[in-house]
Amino acid sequence: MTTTIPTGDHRRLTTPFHARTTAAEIVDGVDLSGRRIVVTGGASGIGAETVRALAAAGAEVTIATRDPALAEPLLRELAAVPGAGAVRAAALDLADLSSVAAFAREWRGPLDVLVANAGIMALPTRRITLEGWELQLATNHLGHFALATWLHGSLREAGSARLVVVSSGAHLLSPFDFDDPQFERRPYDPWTAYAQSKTADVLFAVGAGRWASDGITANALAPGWIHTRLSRHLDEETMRALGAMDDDGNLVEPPHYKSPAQGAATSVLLAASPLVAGVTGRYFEDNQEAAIARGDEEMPSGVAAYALDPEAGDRLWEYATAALHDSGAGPAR
Ligand SMILES: NC(=O)c1ccc[n+]([C@@H]2O[C@H](COP(=O)([O-])OP(=O)(O)OC[C@H]3O[C@@H](n4cnc5c(N)ncnc54)[C@H](O)[C@@H]3O)[C@@H](O)[C@H]2O)c1
Repeated sequence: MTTTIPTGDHRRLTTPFHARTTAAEIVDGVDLSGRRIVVTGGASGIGAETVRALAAAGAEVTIATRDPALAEPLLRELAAVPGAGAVRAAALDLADLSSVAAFAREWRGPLDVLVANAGIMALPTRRITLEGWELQLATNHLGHFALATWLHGSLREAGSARLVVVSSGAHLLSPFDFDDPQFERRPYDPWTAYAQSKTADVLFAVGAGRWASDGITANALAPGWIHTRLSRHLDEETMRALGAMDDDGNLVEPPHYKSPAQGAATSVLLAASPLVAGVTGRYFEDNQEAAIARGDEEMPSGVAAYALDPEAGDRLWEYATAALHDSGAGPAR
């Protein structure tokens, strides 16, 4: 049975894992053969580590990536892993709805897990898609919303599918601004745009509670801090302020940073662990369900109550549905 949990006023779900558990350790002993999984942005960073662990446990994985050629080394690597499931790459540009529609149109049969992992962070200037959507919101949320919506039939067909949404602790920096989500009236701010899109990621998992009757569960997560290409838009001053770069411009790893394999663990937990079967509408970090953020921690952690608000989840769902409708795009099967 699945349940939607409103604002964290339930007993938090705990697991035997810890912040440094790797993605492979999460699925140690779990047989995923026969499971069909899509990982967006699966050719690099946290996504690639998510693919490695899920495929090694036997799952059939599709790496959804803008440039499938970039996934070639990972495909070759996994083809040589004994017992790994079949892995392929398919083109998907989340900021281009015709590409999302084509991906959904070409998908055949059930889909057991969709890991909405791809993302961009802190674009210095406001950029928009063909639909006029601000690029971080388009990539991090609206593109994934379109993908999940257009694959809903395949998720339902799987019987007990999981939607896993990779959010960020940065969601604590901003609620979703329903009055001006596209920064048309307020000044554009790179971090506010990122934070809002990551709040949208959590609200997406909350709003997806409506799919529980189809056996579909949805949860969001923060992977932690990991050196990846995500920080490519940050200048050196910001990197130094984050403690992630020394005075000579070399990357450094502060103690709270994780390896990519550790960063992918919570995605893999939510995608594949039997420990979270039937759990929906919640937010995890460090392989545990997060507490509501108090806001006075030195290192921000936990989940904002506004991100778990079921009314906001419904409102965002309506907003995204209308945005998609107005775009006129769709897979036209
Ligand atoms: N690295 C961190 O410290 C950190 C912290 C919190 C959250 N996250 C989240 O983790 C997720 C993965 O990021 P990462 O750190 O592995 O960075 P990354 O840059 O290595 O991976 C992001 C992936 O998304 C893909 N992508 C970007 N735009 C796309 C588009 N329009 N269509 C399809 N794919 C697109 C990129 O090609 C890349 O493969 C992101 O959602 C990010 O917000 C990362």
